Amino acid sequence: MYDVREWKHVFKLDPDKEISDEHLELICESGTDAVIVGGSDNITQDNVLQLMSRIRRYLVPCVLEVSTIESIIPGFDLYFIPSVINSSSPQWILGLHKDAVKEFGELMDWNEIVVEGYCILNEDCKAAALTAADTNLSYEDIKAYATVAEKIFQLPVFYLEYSGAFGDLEAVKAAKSGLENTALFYGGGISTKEQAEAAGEHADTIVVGNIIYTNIKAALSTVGAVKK
Ligand SMILES: CC(C)=CCC/C(C)=C/CC/C(C)=C/CC/C(C)=C/CC/C(C)=C/CC/C(C)=C/CC/C(C)=C/COP(=O)(O)OP(=O)(O)O
Ligand SMILES: O=P(O)(O)OC[C@@H](O)CO
Ligand SMILES: [Mg+2]
Repeated sequence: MYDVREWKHVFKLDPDKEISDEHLELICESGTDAVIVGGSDNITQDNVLQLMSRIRRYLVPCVLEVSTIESIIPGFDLYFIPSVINSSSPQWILGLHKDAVKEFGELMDWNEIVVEGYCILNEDCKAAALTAADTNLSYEDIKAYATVAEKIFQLPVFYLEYSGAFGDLEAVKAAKSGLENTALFYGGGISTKEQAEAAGEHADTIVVGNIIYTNIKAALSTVGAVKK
């Protein structure tokens, strides 16, 4: 079984975006700890299956980050389930999860499920708008949310999400200071090895997404920045 707390670097591939076989091979053979399949727009069973079967040519662990019930398919090593703990609507904290368990409860292998306590901080990103996230948080709030995720809800992952923009490193530090055992994931706007290194100083795992599609060389340089 995989221990996500050992992961320092992951790439996130979006099933709604095109990637050539050549670039996909570079990503999967880069030395990253895992490849996550996930996104927020037009995620369908078809495009998830297509991407999963292409990634499956390689040995890298392959994870589905579930964003809609309709796009869940079998065949991944792990399933990451976001719960947006700073959402102002219970639907995104546990409502859709209840619906999914009603539908898939019998089929679920709980050993494959990893719940991520998402704290979305970039007010301009799609996920913040979708989930009505309260992004106006002080460092004390962020630290407290991290501790709630670990000590009250006992979540294995606390995910500081700045999707699309490089975030505030003081916020990453604040989150880390509220955690003992839960892994801190940081994702958002990492597009250079320096940013990867800086985020990786405080986060246990960095997540690199969009830059894969605009500058593959820069994307690949983030792996060595945190895996030495
Ligand atoms: C048959 C079989 C294999 C069964 C498996 C069983 C299984 C895995 C069951 C699932 C159980 C379960 C509890 C599912 C949860 C269902 C669900 C829909 C939960 C809600 C998830 C959620 C809170 C979504 C909100 C959006 C969000 C936080 C998405 C995370 C990813 C994200 C932020 C991506 C960024 O997207 P991107 O497109 O890159 O955005 P940018 O434009 O900003 O770049
Ligand atoms: O796409 P970027 O901005 O790299 O963010 C990565 C990830 O946190 C998105 O969910
Ligand atoms: Mg993206």
